Amino acid sequence: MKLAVIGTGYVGLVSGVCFALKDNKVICVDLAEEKIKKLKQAESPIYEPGIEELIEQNLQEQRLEFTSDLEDAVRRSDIVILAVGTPSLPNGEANLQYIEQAAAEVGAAMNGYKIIMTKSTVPVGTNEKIREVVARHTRHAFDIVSAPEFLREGSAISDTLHPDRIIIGIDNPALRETMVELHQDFTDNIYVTDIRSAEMIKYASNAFLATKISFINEIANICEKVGADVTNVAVGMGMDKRIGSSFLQAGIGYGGSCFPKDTNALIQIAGNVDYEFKLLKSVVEVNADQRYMMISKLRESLGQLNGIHVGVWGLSFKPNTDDIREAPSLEIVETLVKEGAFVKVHDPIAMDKFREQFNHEFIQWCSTPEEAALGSDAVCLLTDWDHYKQVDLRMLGSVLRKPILIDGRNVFTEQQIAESGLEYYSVGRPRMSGLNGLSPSVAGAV
Ligand SMILES: NC(=O)C1=CN([C@@H]2O[C@H](COP(=O)(O)OP(=O)(O)OC[C@H]3O[C@@H](n4cnc5c(N)ncnc54)[C@H](O)[C@@H]3O)[C@@H](O)[C@H]2O)C=CC1
Ligand SMILES: O=C(O)[C@H]1O[C@H](OP(=O)(O)OP(=O)(O)OC[C@H]2O[C@@H](n3ccc(=O)[nH]c3=O)[C@H](O)[C@@H]2O)[C@H](O)[C@@H](O)[C@@H]1O
Repeated sequence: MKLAVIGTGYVGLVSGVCFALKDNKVICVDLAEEKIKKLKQAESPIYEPGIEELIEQNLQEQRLEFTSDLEDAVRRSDIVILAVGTPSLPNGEANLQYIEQAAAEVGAAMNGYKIIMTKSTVPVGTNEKIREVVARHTRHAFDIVSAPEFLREGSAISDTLHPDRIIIGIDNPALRETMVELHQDFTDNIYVTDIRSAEMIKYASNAFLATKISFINEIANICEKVGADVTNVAVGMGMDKRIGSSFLQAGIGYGGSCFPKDTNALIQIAGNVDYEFKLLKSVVEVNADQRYMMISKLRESLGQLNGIHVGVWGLSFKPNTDDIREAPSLEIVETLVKEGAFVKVHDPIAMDKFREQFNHEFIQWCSTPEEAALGSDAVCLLTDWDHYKQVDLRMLGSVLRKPILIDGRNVFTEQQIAESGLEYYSVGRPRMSGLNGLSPSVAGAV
């Protein structure tokens, strides 16, 4: 099939590349000329493992094009995919300015019947607005489809090629066959429903996953007070198939461009129809508090923050991405420097993006985790990159001024800590100290 993808960000680029791999002719469009220039050279403007190889392969096999000429791309396509951003407005509602603008441009460019498929995350009822906007700009016939995206950054390609399910919202039954044909190369698990339900499935799914994270974080906070270990609790809970083991990793809370934005948008969607989504409001509140746990643990271990030196490991909101949108690191590093701490940061990929958004004379940019630790009073791990799991903790103790490791993602094992000589603070696990020795863990399936 011939596809135009409007918006070549995390979603548009990955979708475009994966549709091209499945033998569709894809034209990816973006108004950012510098992105298009890079992409034409098979250079990705985002860090996503494996993406550049696939762009190159698709370009060579002439299934994929990049352009900033939206009109030409729309005219040469049968299906137009909207994948532009829907960021938060100050009140939490989704900002629909970009999607409405894109819809208007698509309408004005149309030269015949098109299917317009929305992949951006949009509040319930938005596809009806998109229909109105397109209709105002064209006299040609068209159909609207809601096809929300569920990929995760860092594993976006495999999530797209092997999704758990694909959701398609339509109001014209005649579209079912084309939509199934387009998507069945990825999975047979395709659920076709009405447009409003498809739009709601996206928000409900993200809100549910965010709820699981805030739930386990609250359990972690209680575990600390009652002497249980949240990592063991999560394993035991996850063995129940009704609960499932994913998204039960306690830590400093969720970040990223989606959970924070989409939970707030759903609260607003509910509020607009006079429904107070109390549970989701608490999920957001718990998440906001959770990142400050890092600061309280530093205070607990060092007394005061003014004048201390802190090594920070990890800036991106999760591993395997350069994305720092709503990353806990932003608030944590900013609080540290405001309190007068000197911060030595390291991230394998996201340092440039972080520096563009937040820079300060008290921040030192380090090229290795060891450099960030050297001479620091404590190290705080904020992102669970594999790089940090591989650091020799015995060496860490020898380069730190005080042997304190605060692990915001619970990545280290009891064994590693026992051998490390470090004073170890984590999220929802008993305080451990390699100096005093540990009693051996009894946890494990029989
Ligand atoms: N990032 C993620 O992991 C996921 C994002 N989503 C949703 O997908 C949507 C897109 O998200 P991202 O890809 O992260 O956004 P992004 O900000 O990375 O990319 C959006 C792109 O659209 C371009 N754009 C904006 N208006 C345009 C126009 N009129 N014509 C051409 N290009 C235009 C921008 O220049 C930008 O490159 C959002 O609604 C988001 O909630 C859904 C699932 C996963
Ligand atoms: O709508 C979106 O944009 C996407 O949002 C999330 O994907 P993403 O934000 O890329 O990454 P996740 O792996 O979900 O992680 C989100 C945040 O939750 C945190 N997290 C995740 C899992 C967990 O158990 N604990 C936890 O704290 C991560 O550290 C990260 O900060 C969803 O998982 C995707 O299905 C969805 O498409």
